[in-house]
Amino acid sequence: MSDQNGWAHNGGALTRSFRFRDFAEAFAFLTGVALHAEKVDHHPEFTCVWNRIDFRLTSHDAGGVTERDHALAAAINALAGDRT
Ligand SMILES: C[C@H](O)[C@H](O)[C@H]1CNC2=NC(N)=NC(=O)C2=N1
Repeated sequence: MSDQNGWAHNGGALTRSFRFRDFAEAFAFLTGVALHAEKVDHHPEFTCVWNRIDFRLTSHDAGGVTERDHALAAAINALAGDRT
């Protein structure tokens, strides 16, 4: 079940998928996510299959979802703009 910001709670993690026009657009978006993750020292798990990226956010040191994951989810949403 998805909450208001599009992320679902799934087995100790927040999960969400995004689709892009093509791989280049997906990878450009991921680069922005990577730069943000480095800045805040909190990193997403993801898989990328051509134009689809599946994220899984969890705090490894805490063994579950923390405020850092909610903050990262919000930042990823902002970088994604109106993409779904
Ligand atoms: C030392 C450094 O703060 C840790 O390794 C950070 C880096 N990024 C991280 N990212 C995530 N998602 N979980 C962590 O526990 C984590 N730990």
